[in-house]
Amino acid sequence: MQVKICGITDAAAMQAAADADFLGFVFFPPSPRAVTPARAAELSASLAGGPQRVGLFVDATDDQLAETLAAVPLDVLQLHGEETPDRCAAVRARFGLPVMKALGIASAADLEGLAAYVPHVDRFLLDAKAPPGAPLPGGNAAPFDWTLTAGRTIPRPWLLAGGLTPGNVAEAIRVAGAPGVDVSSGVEVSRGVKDPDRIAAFIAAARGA
Ligand SMILES: O=C(O)c1ccccc1NCC(=O)[C@H](O)[C@H](O)COP(=O)(O)O
Repeated sequence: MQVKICGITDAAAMQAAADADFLGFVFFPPSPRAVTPARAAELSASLAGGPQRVGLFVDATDDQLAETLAAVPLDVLQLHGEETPDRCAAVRARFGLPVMKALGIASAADLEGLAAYVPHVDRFLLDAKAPPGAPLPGGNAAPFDWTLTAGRTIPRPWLLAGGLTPGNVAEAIRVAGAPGVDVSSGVEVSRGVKDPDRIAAFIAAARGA
């Protein structure tokens, strides 16, 4: 079971998430979880081995990606905007890093849309679609219907995301058949502020599922 804790902004959260497989840094300035590349580098400096560092971008330009990577070493690029399969291919080729494509899922038809991405991405993050009027494309504490992925073969490694908490993650894994999970809001005390105890509880609940 792979676990990603997304939207890390402080050292206490970094420490609590040290047992996770992936840590996400949000490089999208409108987010309350956004960090500068310099801040992500500072936080990352305390990581010796351990989780892979994921940079989350929303329709980023090559310049933004290059400037970020010049400041902070990242292991995975999470593309969480409207990036097309061709754009994913171009990012992967130019920057030489694994690409995790986030896609909003609300129906079986949305899952059919994964096929076009398969040759160009290394992993999927299946999230809820942003609710109408939401200011962010992700990190909205919104779940999708977990039965949509039940019994389906998703043609790449994938993480289930959207509205997960320490209390519901085991059930979500069971229903969705997910090999990994991602969380942001569900381990926060207030929007953008992570709670180390909830991070630890989430990792334990996911691993125990
Ligand atoms: O978390 C953000 O602020 C964010 C901003 C813009 C695009 C994506 C964002 N988060 C994406 C994630 O990876 C979240 O962990 C995922 O959407 C689940 O979020 P939540 O429902 O809050 O656990």
